[in-house]
Amino acid sequence: MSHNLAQCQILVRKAVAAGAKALFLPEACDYIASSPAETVSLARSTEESPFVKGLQQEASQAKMPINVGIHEPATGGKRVKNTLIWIDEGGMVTQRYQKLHLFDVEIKGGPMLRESKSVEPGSSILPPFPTNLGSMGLMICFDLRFPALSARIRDLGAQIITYPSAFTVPTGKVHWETLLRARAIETQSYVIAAAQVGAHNEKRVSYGHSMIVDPWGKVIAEAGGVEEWKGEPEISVGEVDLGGLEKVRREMPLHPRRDVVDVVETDRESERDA
Ligand SMILES: O=C(O)CNC(=O)[C@H](CS)NC(=O)CCC(=O)C(=O)O
Repeated sequence: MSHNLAQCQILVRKAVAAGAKALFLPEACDYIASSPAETVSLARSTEESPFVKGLQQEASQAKMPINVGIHEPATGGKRVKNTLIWIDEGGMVTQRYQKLHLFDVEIKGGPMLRESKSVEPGSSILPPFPTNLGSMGLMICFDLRFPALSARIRDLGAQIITYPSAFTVPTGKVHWETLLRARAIETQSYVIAAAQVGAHNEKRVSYGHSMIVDPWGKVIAEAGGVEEWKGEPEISVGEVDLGGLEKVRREMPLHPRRDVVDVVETDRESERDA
C-alpha cells in the first residue's frame, strides 16, 4: 500500500505540474491482491487507511480534488466494498460510491475472476454531485457494461461519468474503447476512465489505456497501454468544456420515450392465433 501511495503521489505531482483542476485515479488504487482472503485482510476504513490519509493530504496541499478507487471493509468482516471516493480540494472525503456490478467471469483461456468472493456489491446509484468540473456521476469498471446505469445517472443530471478501472487485457483489447465511447455518445457526457496498467502479481495484468471521451464520442486524451508500458505512472490531460457539452445536447436532443408499453402480449397472441 505504501508503494501504491508513492505511485499515486507521483501522479499528483504530474497533475499539479500540468495545471489540472482535478485528478482521477483508477479502481483499486490501494492494492490489488492475489487472493480473496488477501483482499479482505488488507482492507481499511478510510479513517484508518494510510493510503487514503496520504491522498487527503495531497488533495488539500494541492487544493485539487482527487477521485480514487479503494477497498473498505464490509460489515461482517468477510468481504470488502469496492468503493470510489471523492476527496475534495480541502482534503475531505465528501462522496462515496460502492460498485454495483461485480466481475464474475469464466472465460476459457481468458480471465477467470470471481469478484463476488471477496466483494459485497453496492445497492444504489450515487446521485451526481456538483464539482469544479461539472456535475459528476461515479461508476466503477465493470459497471461500464450496463448502459441502463449510465442512462439513469445522466437522467439524474450527470455531465461527467467516471469509470475508474482495472480491465483485463483480453476484454480491454476488444471492448474498452468501444464501451467508453458508447457510454459518452449515448449520455452526451464526458467519460473519464482512469485505468490500471501492467502486472499486479503473477496472476493479474491490467490493460491500461486511460481515456477521456468527450460528449460527441471523441477520445480527447489517452494514456499508454500494457503493450508499451515501462513502469512509470502516467497521467493524461483533457479539458472539460461544458459549453461544448450543452451544444451537443442542444443540437441532437435525445429524449428517451417514457410512454412506451414494454411488450404487448395481446399482439403476440393474435399473431399466434392467425
Ligand atoms: O480486484 C480488485 O481488488 C479490484 N477489482 C478489479 O480489478 C475488478 C474486479 S476483478 N476488475 C474488473 O471489474 C474488470 C472488468 C473487466 O475487465 C471487464 O469488464 O472486461
